[in-house]
Formats: sequence, structure tokens, C-alpha cells
Amino acid sequence: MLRIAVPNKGSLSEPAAAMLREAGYRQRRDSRELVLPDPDNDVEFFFLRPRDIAVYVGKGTVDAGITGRDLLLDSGAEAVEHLELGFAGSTFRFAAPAGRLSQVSQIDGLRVATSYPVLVAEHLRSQGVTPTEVVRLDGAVETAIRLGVADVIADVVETGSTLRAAGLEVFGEPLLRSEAVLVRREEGPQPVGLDVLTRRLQGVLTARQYVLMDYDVPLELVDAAVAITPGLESPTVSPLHNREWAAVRAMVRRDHTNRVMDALYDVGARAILVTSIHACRL
Ligand SMILES: Nc1ncnc2c1ncn2[C@@H]1O[C@H](COP(=O)(O)OP(=O)(O)OP(=O)(O)O)[C@@H](O)[C@H]1O
Ligand SMILES: O=P(O)(O)OC[C@H]1O[C@H](OP(=O)(O)OP(=O)(O)O)[C@H](O)[C@@H]1O
Ligand SMILES: [Mg+2]
Repeated sequence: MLRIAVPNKGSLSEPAAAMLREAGYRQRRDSRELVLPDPDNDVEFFFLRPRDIAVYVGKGTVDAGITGRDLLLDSGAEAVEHLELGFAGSTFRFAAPAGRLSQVSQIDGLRVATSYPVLVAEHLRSQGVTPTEVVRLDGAVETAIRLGVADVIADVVETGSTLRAAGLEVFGEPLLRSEAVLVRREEGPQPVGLDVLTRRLQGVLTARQYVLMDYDVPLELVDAAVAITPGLESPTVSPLHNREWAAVRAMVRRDHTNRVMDALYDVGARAILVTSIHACRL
């Protein structure tokens, strides 16, 4: 039975559960449940703190887990990224009071507050920058400068509104781009069942990223239309009752939907229909 760690709290928790549910797995109804067997799918879920998940996976007590790339790197655990999951995207950045600092080298001799001390210390070392102190805080890191605990912070930035509200501004290049990832143990054989979990999650990613597009097009324009919708492998072209026209079905990137419909209409396609993909296995 594959043992899978899932975030029990925080920003990763709800989207991780939603993704697993879409992939056909049972998910807990009560947020106090800590373990959830799913015998029909031959897996067992363990609800753990997102920060601890890479540690459990690295030690081999669970086979795989969902966490953030930033948390994985900060953990120093013997776990590696197995699959990007496409949610909880963010950057990890240095920030200081607006207008005060412009490059990472200026952190030399300053105090940095962060919830990700390993990641930050390693990054600064790789840049040859030596802060006087890396102060580890649990959260609300943006307040550390105002309260005099640090001169600079390093934290997760999504919209930037938390930084703005604290009068702070990012500077230097991002330390990394993070998102939710499926992690597995670095060493040893691949756990039995991980391939099925991976295919199911990839199916969810594809179903979220693509739509199905159907349209009718005069036979002489099929090649021009198919060039616009090449699909993942090759689009389906079917005859219509009116023998001068064909029906085409292809997968199209969801975020390209309207642009592709405009282009198809311009080449002469009509009756263009778009449908969501509920589930898929490529
Ligand atoms: N605003 C955000 N947007 C996207 N990802 C975020 C955001 N805040 C945190 N994360 C991601 O969530 C993970 C951290 O989860 P964790 O549960 O430790 O903190 P949290 O989500 O900030 O929750 P809390 O602060 O309530 O404990 C990291 O991978 C981080 O990149
Ligand atoms: O760029 P934004 O869209 O503002 O998002 C980034 C903020 O979100 C998270 O904070 P959270 O709300 O989890 O509080 P915390 O600092 O206590 O973890 C993160 O630590 C940042 O502070
Ligand atoms: Mg937080």
C-alpha cells in the first residue's frame, strides 16, 4: 500500500486535497483526521505539516508527499522532486524598506529574518555574501524589520500585497520560483504504486490545462485548420453527412482557447465548440 503525505494545514492543504480528489482518491471530511486509508486505491494518506513532509519522505517512512519546492530545499532531507503540481506558485525574494537596498551583495553585514534559514544561508553562501545573522521566524516575517529584529527579510511572495502593506520592496534576483511538488525519496527503488499516482496526477494536470475543441471545416481547409490545432499527437478528423465538410476534434491549451477559436473562424471553420476535460490518461 503506497503511503502518501498530504499537507494538513496552510496554503497547500486545500488545493492538494482537491487535486487528489480529482485524481479519484478518497479525501478526509474532518480536518482533525490524521490518517486516512483508501483501500480501493491501495494507498494510505498521512496528514502532516507541510514543512515536515520532505523529512518523512527522506527517511522512507512515507513513500511520497506533496509539499512546496521551497520547503523541500529548506528541509535538507534526502528527498527529490518527482512531479510539479501546478498550484501554490510563488517566488522567494529578499525585501527591505522601500528604496533602501538594490542588490544582494548589500546584505553583507546585515541581519536577515526568514522562515527558510537553510535555503537563505545556502543561497547567500553561494553568492559570497555573509550576513551577521540569519534569524529564523515562524511567520509574519514582514514585521521583523519594523520590530528591529532584522534589516532584511527573505520570504514567499505571491501577489506582493503583504510586502506592500509592510512598506517593503523586493530587491535582487528571486532566490527561486516555487510551487507545490510531489516528492519521493532520493535513494533506493521506486515505491510500488508511485507510477499509478504519478499518472493520475498528470491526468489531472492535463485535464486542467487543456480543453477539447470540436469544429466543422470545408475539406479543402482541413490542413489549414489542423495546423492551428495540431493537438497533442494528431487531431481526429471525421467525415460529415455533407461530404464537402469534415469534423475535427483536438486538445487545445485552455489559456489559448479564444485565440485559437478566432484563428479557426478566420480560416473558415464553423460550429466551434469547446468542452472541458473531466479526466484523462495520456
Ligand atoms: N501566498 C502564498 N501563495 C502561494 N504559495 C504560498 C503562499 N504562502 C505560502 N505558500 C507556500 O506554502 C508553503 C508553506 O506552507 P506552510 O503551511 O508552511 O505555510 P503557509 O501556507 O504560509 O501557512 P501558515 O502561514 O498558515 O502556516 C510553501 O511551499 C510556500 O511557498
Ligand atoms: O505576496 P502575497 O500574495 O502577499 O503572499 C505572500 C505572503 O503569504 C504568506 O503569508 P501567510 O498569509 O501564510 O502568513 P505567514 O507569514 O504567517 O506565514 C507568505 O509568508 C507571505 O507573507
Ligand atoms: Mg505562511
